[in-house]
Amino acid sequence: MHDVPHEIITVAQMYAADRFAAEHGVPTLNLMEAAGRAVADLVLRRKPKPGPVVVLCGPGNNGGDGFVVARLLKARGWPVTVALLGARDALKGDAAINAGRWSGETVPLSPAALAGAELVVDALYGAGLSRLLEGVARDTVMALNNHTAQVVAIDVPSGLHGDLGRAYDGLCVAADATVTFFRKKPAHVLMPGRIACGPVTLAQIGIPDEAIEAIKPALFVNGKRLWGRAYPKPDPRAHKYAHGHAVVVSGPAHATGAARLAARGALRIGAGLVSVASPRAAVDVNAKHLTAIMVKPFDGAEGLAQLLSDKRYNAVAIGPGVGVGEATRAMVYAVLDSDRAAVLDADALTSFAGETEALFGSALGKSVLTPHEGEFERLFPGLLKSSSSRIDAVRTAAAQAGCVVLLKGPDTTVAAPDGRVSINTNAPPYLGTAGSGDVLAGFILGLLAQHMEPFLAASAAVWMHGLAATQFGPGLIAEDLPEQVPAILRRLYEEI
Ligand SMILES: NC(=O)C1=CN([C@@H]2O[C@H](COP(=O)(O)OP(=O)(O)OC[C@H]3O[C@@H](n4cnc5c(N)ncnc54)[C@H](OP(=O)(O)O)[C@@H]3O)[C@@H](O)[C@H]2O)[C@@H](O)CC1
Ligand SMILES: Nc1ncnc2c1ncn2[C@@H]1O[C@H](COP(=O)(O)OP(=O)(O)O)[C@@H](O)[C@H]1O
Ligand SMILES: [K+]
Repeated sequence: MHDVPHEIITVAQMYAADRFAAEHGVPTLNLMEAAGRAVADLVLRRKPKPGPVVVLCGPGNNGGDGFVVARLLKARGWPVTVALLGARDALKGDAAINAGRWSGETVPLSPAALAGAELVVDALYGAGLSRLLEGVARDTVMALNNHTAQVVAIDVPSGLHGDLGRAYDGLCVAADATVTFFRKKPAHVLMPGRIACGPVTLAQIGIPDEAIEAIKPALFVNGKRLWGRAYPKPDPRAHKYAHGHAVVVSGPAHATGAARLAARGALRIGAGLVSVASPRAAVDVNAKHLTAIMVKPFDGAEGLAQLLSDKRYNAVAIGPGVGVGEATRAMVYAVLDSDRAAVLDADALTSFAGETEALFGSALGKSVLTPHEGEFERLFPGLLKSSSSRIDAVRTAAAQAGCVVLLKGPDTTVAAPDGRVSINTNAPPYLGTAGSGDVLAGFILGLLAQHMEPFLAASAAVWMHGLAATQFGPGLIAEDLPEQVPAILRRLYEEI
């Protein structure tokens, strides 16, 4: 389980890792050689039969890596041309050294340089490019994106900003594969960068792992490495109450399905007991559809508070199907006053649009807020737009709310108030189906009930949710998600 590092480093941290290596006796020229070799290896794996290759080399160290790739492929007998941006004698340091070691054909960068290429190595710019592509680099990238050659990008597709996960004006190389070094950067996991990268290969090039301890990244690819150790495992001594008693608050009689989806998710993911707290008028319909899950009648916020006074209920989810307005706000306060671990989703969030001050002022510490982008905008107006990236936006939101915030989407981002952030990459597009968010709320609830801390519970639930959808495949509807959990758990217990 511990093979692929899960830390994500920013561009500034990448330069810090470089410096750390240099200070610990690893020459940067060796790093560049190893980087180039890793890229050449990937090229050979993707295209075992030699064919015309064009390496687009930029003015910095990314271009330096490109010269290494060109040399290594040429040494294997491949026909290689370097298309260089700028003058060769303008190159500096390690890049200049590797340009000096290149004895093959070099032409000026231009769209015409792509003619006849079967594979293009993109070594124009790395993750640090902090402006848009201009001039001949821009023209060449536009031509490349309409070319039939497969494209392998070094570090990031050129034009994509490593921290932001997008290009300044939307234009960057569309790669078929990307090789990056030491650790992934945000651009490899955030949308739309993740699509521009294609599959990302992470290569270790000699930067000592201790650099990570010095850098202390707070950003992680969501996966077992992040939360596996904290994941609840079967304990032969435990009884059902040891696995927690989760409660999902149901909506009125005409809107009960969402709560049942969440409840089923919580039960499948291992909560010992699950109850649907149901308004009395909805008890019949809930009871008709539930078996292992219990139904607990209540009326209004006071009734909910009374119900939750039973200390055995240790985690509560509210929001799916409950309706927007004052009655829901009152129930949310009842949940928060009960001091239980809580998931606030859907209508429980929208009910506080324009009234977040009171919500953020209450005891949210044990809660997880699970907005999609629309709900996020209602709770944190303008924050997504004004933040440099989704990571910054969700981190700020978590600090503001004082609890874990999970922003849903193809790159679901979970942030804790202490600054930790996870980004999920395993969710398929067919998760965008009615009710799948309700099941996610249930998964989080079930893990909270099993005493997992909110940031890790939310991250683990998102990963399980993505895997459940992938495993089921196309045609997925929300009801299918909980039923995938047993097979996932069987494998997970063996791996963690
Ligand atoms: N530890 C690792 O991961 C290792 C990483 N390595 C590699 O190094 C790469 C990073 O190299 P890097 O720092 O030289 O950056 P890179 O993009 O090649 O070019 C910089 C050039 O871009 C320009 N320029 C950019 N922004 C600008 C701005 N705002 N304002 C003005 N100009 C700006 C400017 O040139 P100009 O356009 O002005 O001519 C500048 O010279 C990394 O991606 C990886 O491939 C490996 O070799 C080994 C270990
Ligand atoms: N294109 C996509 N790729 C991956 N996951 C997606 C995509 N679109 C939506 N999802 C996921 O589907 C779920 C939808 O949740 P939500 O918007 O709350 O819907 P609902 O309220 O119908 O349950 C979220 O987990 C979200 O991350
Ligand atoms: K590049």
